Order: sequence, then C-alpha cells, then structure tokens
Amino acid sequence: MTVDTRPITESEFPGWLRALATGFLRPPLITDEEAESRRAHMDLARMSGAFDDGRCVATYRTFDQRITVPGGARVAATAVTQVTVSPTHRRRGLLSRLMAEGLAGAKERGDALATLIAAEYPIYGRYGFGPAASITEWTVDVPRTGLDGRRALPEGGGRIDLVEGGDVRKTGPALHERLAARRHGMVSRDEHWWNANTGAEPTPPHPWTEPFHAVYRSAGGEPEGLVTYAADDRWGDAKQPLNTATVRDLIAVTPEAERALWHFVCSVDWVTTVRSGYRAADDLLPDLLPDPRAARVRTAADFLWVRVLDTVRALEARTYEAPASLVLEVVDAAGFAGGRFRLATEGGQASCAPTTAAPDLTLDVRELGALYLGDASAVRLSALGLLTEHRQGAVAEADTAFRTARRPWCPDVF
Ligand SMILES: CC(=O)SCCNC(=O)CCNC(=O)[C@H](O)C(C)(C)COP(=O)(O)OP(=O)(O)OC[C@H]1O[C@@H](n2cnc3c(N)ncnc32)[C@H](O)[C@@H]1OP(=O)(O)O
Repeated sequence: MTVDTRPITESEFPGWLRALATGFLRPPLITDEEAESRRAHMDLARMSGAFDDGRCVATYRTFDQRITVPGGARVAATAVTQVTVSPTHRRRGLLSRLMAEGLAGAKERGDALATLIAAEYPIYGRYGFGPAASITEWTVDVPRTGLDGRRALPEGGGRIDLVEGGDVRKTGPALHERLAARRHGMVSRDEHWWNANTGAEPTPPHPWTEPFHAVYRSAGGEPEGLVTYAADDRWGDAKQPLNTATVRDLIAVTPEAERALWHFVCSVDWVTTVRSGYRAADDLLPDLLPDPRAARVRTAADFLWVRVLDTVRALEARTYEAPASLVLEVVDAAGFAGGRFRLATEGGQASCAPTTAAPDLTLDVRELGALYLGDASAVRLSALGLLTEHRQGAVAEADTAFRTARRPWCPDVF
C-alpha cells in the first residue's frame, strides 16, 4: 500500500493530533476537549499529513509569521512547525515529501523566507535551512552577583510593579512590537501567543502554572519592560532557601528597563539561582551584574533556522554594515532561490539583481540562510569549506557586510 502525503480534512484532525503526539513522544490519547481547544487556532489549510491505509503517520504545519531582519524590516515568512513522522514510518522519505510540498506552497504564497526551530541539528540543512540565530541560556548564582540586596528600587526613578496576566495581555503586545521593530531575529507573536502565555487559553498537553509577571515603568510612567518568571519552592536540609527563578520572558525597550528587570529577578528573596531562558548570544545579562562570572553558560546552541526562498527580495529587505559589491552564486538543489546575483550595498541599503558576471563567491542556500540575520561569519564558513571564494577579498567583504553589530535574537519557540 502506498503512503500518500496531502492536506488534511476536518475529520482527520484528531488523527493528525494523535500522530503529532506520537512523534513528539507525548501520550497519544487526545481528548475531545484537547482537540477542540487546539483546533481553534490551527488553520486546516496549512496542515498536511501522510496517510497509510487511512491512518495519519506524519504531520506538518505552517503559519504566517513576520520576522525582523537587520535594519528593522519585518519580512513575511512561512513558519514551519509540528513536523513528525511516526516511528513505524521513519526514514522512508516522508519528511522530504512533506517539506518539498510545504516549501513549494510557501514559494507560491510569495514568502521570501521560511523559518523553523530545529529539534535536532542534522535534520533541516538538506532542505536549504541554515542556522541563523543562536541562543544562550545562563544560570545566575545570585549570592555571587555582588548585587546590593538592600537596594529596593530601580535607579533613575523607574518602578517595577507585579501585574496580572490580563495586564500583560494589554501592555505586552505593544512593548513586543516596539522591541521587534529594531531587534533582528524576533518573530511575531499573535493574540493566541499572548493568551497561551498568560493562562487565558489552555495549552494542552502542558498544564498551566501561573507565573509572576512584573512591568517596569519609566519615571514618566511609560511601560518599558516586562518579565515573566516562575519559582520552584525548593529548600535545603538546613532550612535554607534554594529557589530557582526561571525567566519565561523578559523584553525591554530601554537599557534602564533591561538592567532594572534583571536586577529585580536577581534580588527576589529566597531566590538563589536564576535561569535566564533563551537569550541572544550577546545578551547584556552577565555584564549587568557586578560580577559577570556569576552568570554561567548553561546552553549555547543553534536555535532559529532560516530558509531563503527568494534571494533578491530577502537580500534587499535587510540592511548591511559595510559597502560591498559581490556576485553570489547561490546553489539551491530544490530550485527555489538559486542563481547568480549581484549584491551591491551602499549606505546600509542594498540592491540585488540576477547577473551573468563571473561569481565572487559560491555558497549553498543553506549558508545564505546562516548569513542572513548576521549571526554567521563568512570568514568562518569559508574556513569550514562551506563557501568558495573566486575573487580575493570577497569573503572578507561579505563578512563585514553581512555580520551585524548585535547578534540576532529569537526568544520564541514555535
Ligand atoms: C520544526 C519542527 O517541528 S522540529 C521537530 C522535528 N520532529 C522530530 O524531531 C520528531 C521525531 N522525529 C521524527 O518525527 C522524524 O524522524 C523526522 C520528522 C525528524 C524525520 O522524518 P523522516 O520521514 O524519517 O525523514 P526522511 O525519511 O524524509 O529523511 C530524509 C533524510 O534526512 C535524514 N534524517 C531525517 N531525520 C534525521 C535525524 N533526526 N537525524 C539525522 N538525519 C535525519 C534521513 O536519514 C534522510 O537522509 P538521506 O536522504 O541521506 O537518506
């Protein structure tokens, strides 16, 4: 019997959810209540699966996303998520088929980029995705920070207030938009994101536990930052507090708010350890502490992967750190973004157009994705043999043009 891959129908939704749970090693019994609550925010037209004798054995879903690129433009992207193949059907090419169909759909919709968070590193490079924004998570040893625990108020006249989830739903989206307008790598959050992350909508199969939310307001009363954290209520044998506060979200639009919110989380009584959550590799956190060594790297890894689908539009959407004139030979086995292009950057802006001139650099579309948000270094990629230089100096030119002063940051798992 052949296994077919195709968009799913309404009646196939519960079976699709069961296959998703199976692939993610979660209990595969889906209640009607769970199916109903998940259906409310999933677009059937963007869900596909593989079916063997009527049973769903693979899942694939996409949704519309906007991603901030260097310079602040928000580019429409196809976000790929909930990719699974059941263990009975693995390594028979089902993901490859779903991905080929999914990327063709994204190209047809006119999206210049596709994005995803990779569960495992080796899966997505073959489909033209490159690791584009890494994350770092720190564990802060609070007693070692050197922060003055007696100090109660933020410097500079601002204040921090604990708020409810409902307040976060009011304040958070505008704050996030302000930050996303200038921090490349950030992806859009829709209403469902805010509801799900403040307890207003269930998030099966994960049970909701209410966290603490705090807002930083400037001396003028303007909200400039927001932190959400949870604590684990742990005590040592000698009755000493050993709580870990885990930051679920911390966004700030001014340096004062960023400093005040980190100092706040690191000064909550009974909290001896702070887990930072996923931050940019160059996050300020360690250096906001009197003793930066109190922040130990817990995780440093690739996180957001980008797949360029339209080279001209993608390269023209972002800004560049240095002037460059480069002929790029982009190799794309899937045929979406390949070709030879002249990229000319001046005053930060770029023009990009197909050309027949001799190439300066040859690179796979995967490496273009890795370079795109400014995280990867062309010099490193070249040293790794992933980029071929045909004109002396072209690698260095690409390196200074593509790399960004701040590293990209995608705080959201999707
Ligand atoms: C965006 C997200 O949703 S991330 C979540 C991804 N999902 C998971 O990790 C859940 C558990 N894993 C799975 O469901 C499956 O193993 C999948 C989806 C990762 C792969 O599905 P499959 O149908 O087995 O992949 P498919 O057969 O199309 O493999 C294509 C190629 O990728 C390789 N490949 C697939 N998965 C992996 C992997 N995890 N590690 C290394 N190589 C892999 C295959 O070996 C094959 O290589 P080849 O072309 O050289 O023979």
